[in-house]
Amino acid sequence: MISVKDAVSIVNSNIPPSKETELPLLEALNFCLAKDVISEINMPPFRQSAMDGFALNIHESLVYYLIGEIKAGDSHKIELKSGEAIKIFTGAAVPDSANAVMQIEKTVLTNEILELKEPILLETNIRPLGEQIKKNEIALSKNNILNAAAIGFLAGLGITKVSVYKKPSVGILVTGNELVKPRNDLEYGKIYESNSIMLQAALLDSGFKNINTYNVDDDFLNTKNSIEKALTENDIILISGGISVGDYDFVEAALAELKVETLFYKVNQKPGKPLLAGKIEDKLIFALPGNPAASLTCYYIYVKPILNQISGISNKENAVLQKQLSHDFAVNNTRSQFLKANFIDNEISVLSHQASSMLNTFALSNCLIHLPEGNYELKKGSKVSIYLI
Ligand SMILES: Nc1nc2c(c(=O)[nH]1)N[C@H]1C(S)=C(S)[C@@H](COP(=O)(O)OP(=O)(O)OC[C@H]3O[C@@H](n4cnc5c(N)ncnc54)[C@H](O)[C@@H]3O)O[C@H]1N2
Ligand code: MOO
Repeated sequence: MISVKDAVSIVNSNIPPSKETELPLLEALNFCLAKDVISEINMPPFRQSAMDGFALNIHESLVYYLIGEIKAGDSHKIELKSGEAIKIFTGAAVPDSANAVMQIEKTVLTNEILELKEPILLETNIRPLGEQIKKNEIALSKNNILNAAAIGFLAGLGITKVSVYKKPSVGILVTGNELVKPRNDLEYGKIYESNSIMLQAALLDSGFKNINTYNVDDDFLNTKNSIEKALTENDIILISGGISVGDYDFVEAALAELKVETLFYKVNQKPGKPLLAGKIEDKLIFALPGNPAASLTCYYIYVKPILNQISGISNKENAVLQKQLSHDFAVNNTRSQFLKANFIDNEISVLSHQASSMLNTFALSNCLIHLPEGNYELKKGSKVSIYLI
């Protein structure tokens, strides 16, 4: 059995290479840029009025002569002589000969005579050409994640496609004779299958949408054939259940028969002890324990960071934080523990129902505490390592 630290570092040194792809801009939401994006235009592309008002060719007097109007989108060019003004609207192109825009509230217009209520400085209310970004500058650099603002920014530069890192496809293979699909009656001895939908939800929540699911009975050949199929159809495989030492746990043997290299099997952690990580060519396989809380914990600690890294996304948000406990807590375990907990008002509270079969308090938690194994007492205020989830 290896330590959590060693297990994480083994997985980290076996990350499959990232691949690039070009996507239409909207489809690239939440993807990570694989190349710098260069702006092909100045933004704004012309000197732009920031106010509804009057563009002026400034002279010494506060009185100007009005010669016309420019609306947003108008492309005709007008020449203003010194002392002339033109009505202008927010977003409209300011004539080259105008050197300030006075907002409408600070003027009085009588027929064609415009009087400013106060003097105005040069370039007031004019957005300079290329103020936000200039032609041929980097708009967004490689490794930035495209959020809604980034999509809007690039769209504003006329960009319709971007090079991003591919997000891996994930196969979820669920094992167990006891599992029944929702909407069916529960016979004695059966339970509703919930790991596949839970893992799909976790993947979707982390931005991984390319998911295939497979169900197998506790049968060696079935397990082997389904893993083989899942390997041809996905980049990463998550297997739920069948990885412990029971007579009907066939996952380890099936992986061995498929020549999957075992990176590690069994980790000194609770929940999730029987976790297995394997590799074949550039595909990673995680055999997650069937107990639902164990499966999800292993997803957050091992799988999600790897999926992010393959997708070019750094795991800053997955970093371990040190936070104080809001209460005393007694530790009594031979395995290091991941505990369902809540991080509220900068303090951590351990939740009840920690068993690896239970999701009821996991559903309410926003972090996992990682505690070293041993018998010891943590006092209120003690610092503990947490992973935000
Ligand atoms: N003799 C030993 N027995 C067990 C050990 C051990 O070291 N020696 N380890 C225990 C630990 S720890 C864990 S964790 C489990 C892991 O077992 P498996 O990964 O083989 O999982 P299963 O036996 O298939 O299922 C465990 C548990 O979870 C329920 N389950 C499974 N799949 C689903 C699903 N898709 N949706 C909802 N619930 C699921 C299943 O019914 C079982 O109750 O092994 C211990 N045993
Ligand atoms: O490792 Mo298991 O997840 O404790 O029940």
